[in-house]
Amino acid sequence: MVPEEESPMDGGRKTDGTTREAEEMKCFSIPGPTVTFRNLTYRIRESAGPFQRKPTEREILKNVSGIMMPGMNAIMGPTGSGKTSLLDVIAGRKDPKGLRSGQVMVENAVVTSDLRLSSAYVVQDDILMGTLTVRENLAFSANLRLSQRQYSHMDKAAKVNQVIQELGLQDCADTKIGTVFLRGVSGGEKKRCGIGMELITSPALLFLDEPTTGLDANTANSIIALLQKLSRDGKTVIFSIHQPRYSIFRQFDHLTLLNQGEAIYAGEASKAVAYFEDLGYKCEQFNNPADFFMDITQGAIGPATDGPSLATLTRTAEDKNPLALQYRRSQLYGRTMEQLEQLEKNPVNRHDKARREKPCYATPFCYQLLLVSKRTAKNILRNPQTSYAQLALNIVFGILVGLIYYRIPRTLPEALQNRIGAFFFLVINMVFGNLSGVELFISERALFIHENSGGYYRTSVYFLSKMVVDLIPNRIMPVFVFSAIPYFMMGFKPEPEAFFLFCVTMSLISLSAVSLAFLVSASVGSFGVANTLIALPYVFMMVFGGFLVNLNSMLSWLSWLKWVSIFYYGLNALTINELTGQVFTSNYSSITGEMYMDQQAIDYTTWGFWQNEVALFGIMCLCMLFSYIQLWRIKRWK
Ligand SMILES: Nc1ncnc2c1ncn2[C@@H]1O[C@H](COP(=O)(O)OP(=O)(O)OP(=O)(O)O)[C@@H](O)[C@H]1O
Repeated sequence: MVPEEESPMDGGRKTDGTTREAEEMKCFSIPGPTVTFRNLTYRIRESAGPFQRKPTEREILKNVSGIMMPGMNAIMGPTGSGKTSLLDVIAGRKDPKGLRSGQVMVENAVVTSDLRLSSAYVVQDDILMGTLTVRENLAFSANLRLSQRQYSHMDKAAKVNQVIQELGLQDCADTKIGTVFLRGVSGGEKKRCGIGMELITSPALLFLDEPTTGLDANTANSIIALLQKLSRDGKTVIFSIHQPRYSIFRQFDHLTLLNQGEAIYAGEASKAVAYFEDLGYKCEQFNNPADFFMDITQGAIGPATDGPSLATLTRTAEDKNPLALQYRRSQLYGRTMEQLEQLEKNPVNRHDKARREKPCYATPFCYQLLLVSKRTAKNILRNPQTSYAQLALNIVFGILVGLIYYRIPRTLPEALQNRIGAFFFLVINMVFGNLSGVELFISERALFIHENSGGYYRTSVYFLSKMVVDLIPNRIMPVFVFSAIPYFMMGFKPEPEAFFLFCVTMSLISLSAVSLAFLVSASVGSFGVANTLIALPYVFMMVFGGFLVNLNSMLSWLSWLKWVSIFYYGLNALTINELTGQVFTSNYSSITGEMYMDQQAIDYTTWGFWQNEVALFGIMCLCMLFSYIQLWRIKRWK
């Protein structure tokens, strides 16, 4: 038995002297919760276009009520009937703003978004890290979602092996999931791995959105058989399903049938055919009940003329959804409502204390950061195209700039013209070379939302791991390569201090440009929009950098834009670093670097130089901070 103070969601808690098998038995013996919902009405807002002032509202769930107990609870209905929406509302994953009436309760406690941390949800599209193997993905879930205090590394590895065995994934355990560039496991194996990611925590309450969609009959059967096994161990399994074959349908305990967002049946699955036959519909011998229900909802078959309830149906034919009205008038509905009232009146049961405790992450911040960073690094190493492209781009451009401005002379006018031109070229390359930064949060957006909502890790952990693991190999290391090649080819100041400050400036230009790209990446969900949004500020910054137009002669109300230009600070810092202390000569005269900078109103004092670096650093910090805020604000609701 489970000690009273233990949370039912703490499946698998270790006690001294128990064997692993006994421990698993114990975790499976934890009964799943009863989920109740009453009069759920959910509306979505639909904007009809830019010229329509008020968005229209559409009801996608209308007064849906039900009781789902431990066992196999199926939600069925034709496409667009609201199956996924009902599942999401019950699982606390749908935006609560749309819920116009009703509430969902799990063991008498009102469901909030916290349910996401204490239940498991298998999404319809398999969201997995494609460059990792099945085992590595499962281990990632186990390591982050099983408490370190209760599970040793060995226990977690054993748990992963157990899930692999249970899901029949032995043959592909060490095969990568696959990406667009890499052929990986099959669709069925991917789906089973997705389910395994959730089963790792031995959840007492499991939600699945269309777990058999896109699978062949045998794989679908084996997945449903697995869910049935879990439900027989006492778990509450709730899933949406479209039109299952009979061998699958007969494994359902409870069926909620939806049509146009309304329940037309909610009760024992085995009694559903009889219910509709009572209404006068005839299910042919050997017909699959699931097909029979679909035919009824889509009007492919009508009630027989001698059906006992025909009179009622005819009376309600004016109603848009007579089957729903019929169901609300049925004894079955009355009994469900009575049962709901009874359950809601019941005193708090023994699990409530633990369930009402606010669920939290299973692992501490630093451990999460280590694991997520490791995975990000592994992903980069196994999918190194971006890093190679970044490095290659820097080497090619480095050599190109070096060749174009090879050994810049100290004689005027080339000395100044070529130096300033080279700085502009270098800054352009540093800024526009970071356009690929917009990909960072967009490419993994679905994965981040899924894992973050599922309680794998904190938003800050994901953000920091991305910053550390992306910035060092992709943004900082290539800068040093890019800085070293042209610096010596062009014959800039040979002093080590000047070279060091040149590298620092180039790094800061690159980092501030990439952090702006990260901000855009965290703010929008599509590459197209992101590319447009990032190109705009980059081009504006270039114009206000001081090279293409003399900022002193510009309209004063416009020239302030230089203060937010990475080009402005970058060009100034590079110019001060290179020209200070230099003398350039022509046939008849000579000019010092300082004279040129005075002419350009560039402050070449020590602070004058460092204020440019501080400004670049400030732009970087601000953009990073805003990208974190944007990442944190990403809508997790479905
Ligand atoms: N967030 C949303 N924004 C706009 N429309 C939505 C949203 N969520 C659901 N809908 C709409 O609600 C209706 C029901 O959608 P839902 O996905 O629940 O249906 P379903 O029965 O699961 O369909 P399918 O079997 O095709 O997946 C659809 O018309 C869908 O477009």
